This record gives sequence, C-alpha cells and structure tokens, in this order.
Amino acid sequence: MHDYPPPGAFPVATVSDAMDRFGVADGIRPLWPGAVLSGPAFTVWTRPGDNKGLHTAFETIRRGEVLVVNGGGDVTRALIGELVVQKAKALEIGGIVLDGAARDVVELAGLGVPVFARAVTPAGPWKTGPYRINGPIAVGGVPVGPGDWVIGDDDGVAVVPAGEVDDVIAGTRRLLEGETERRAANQRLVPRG
Ligand SMILES: O=C([O-])CC(=O)C(=O)O
Ligand SMILES: [Mg+2]
Repeated sequence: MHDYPPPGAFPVATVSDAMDRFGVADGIRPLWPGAVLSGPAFTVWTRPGDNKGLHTAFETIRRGEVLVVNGGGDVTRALIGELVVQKAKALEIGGIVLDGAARDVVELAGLGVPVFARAVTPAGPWKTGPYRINGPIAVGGVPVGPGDWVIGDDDGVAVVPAGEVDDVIAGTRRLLEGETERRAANQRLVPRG
C-alpha cells in the first residue's frame, strides 16, 4: 500500500488545480463539516442501491485505505449507515467515498470516520449484489483505480492517478507558494479615494 500525505495536508482545491483543475468528483460532498481523508483507493462497483459488495470489501480492506464506491449515482437507497461505518472505524480505514447515498448522518458525525456521498436518504439498501471489487470504476465522473490517491475535505473529493502522485504533489506545493504570495499582496491592498 502506498503512503500518501496525511488527511488535511493539502487543500483538495489546490491539488485539483495542480491537475489542470481536473480530477474532482462532481457532486460528492462531506457528510459532516471538517471531514478530511487521504489514502489509496479500494474500489467497489455495485448495483445501484445495493451494499453487499461493501460488506465483502470489509473482509479484505486494509488500514488507511479509502473505500470508494461507484453506486451509479443512485440517491434513492443509502449504501451505508452507522453500522457499516462502525466497521470502517474498527478497521481504521481512511474513509468512505460513495457515488450514492448514506443515512444515519448524526451518528456518522459522532463516529468521526470521514464519509463523502452524493446524498442522504433514510431508505435502506438492498443486499443481494452483483458487485465488482478492486477494479477500475468512476466516482462523480472521475476514473478511480485501486491504489489511486483519494483526497477529501470540506470542498469535496479529488482523485490523483497513482502514477502521477509525486508530480501532482510537487505542483501543489508550487501553487501553494504562489497563493501565499497572492495572499500577502491582497493584505497590502488599501482603499482608493
Ligand atoms: O442497513 C444498512 O446496511 C445501512 C445502515 O443503515 C447501517 O449500516 O447502519
Ligand atoms: Mg443504520
């Protein structure tokens, strides 16, 4: 498993800027304020509204890995809730990103596992499959493969292809230096007239 920067080390917005502003999962939001994640993807492609594949993923997912689920963008069934996220916490995974929905949001915030999803609904999931584990998927229109770097913060989620991580981190650092200079210049502004 790759070692990627710790959660919150880099703003997702700037990392995306370093990929020519690509790589952002459209419409995927944190389910509680302040949630940050960073780690290698463990991917699941599931039938919309069905979480059997997620339970299978929990049999092999490793500490620090981020469970990334292509649920087809379905918002009518929650793929996870408190009980699933309790498993995620016990296994110390890096977090969960769903192109789908979740429920039990008050309890999720209390558990402190970073969870990002397209929607919230009280409707529970089906549990029959089919699903695919650790193959190429898409989340919010962005390709994700096993081991790609997934990062999330209050702005949303971005995915960096595993082979581009070093270049993107170097580019992000350069952009952050430029932003520091622009911030200082902004603070020197004074009103005219
Ligand atoms: O019933 C489910 O599979 C989803 C859920 O609410 C939980 O994990 O707590
Ligand atoms: Mg529940």
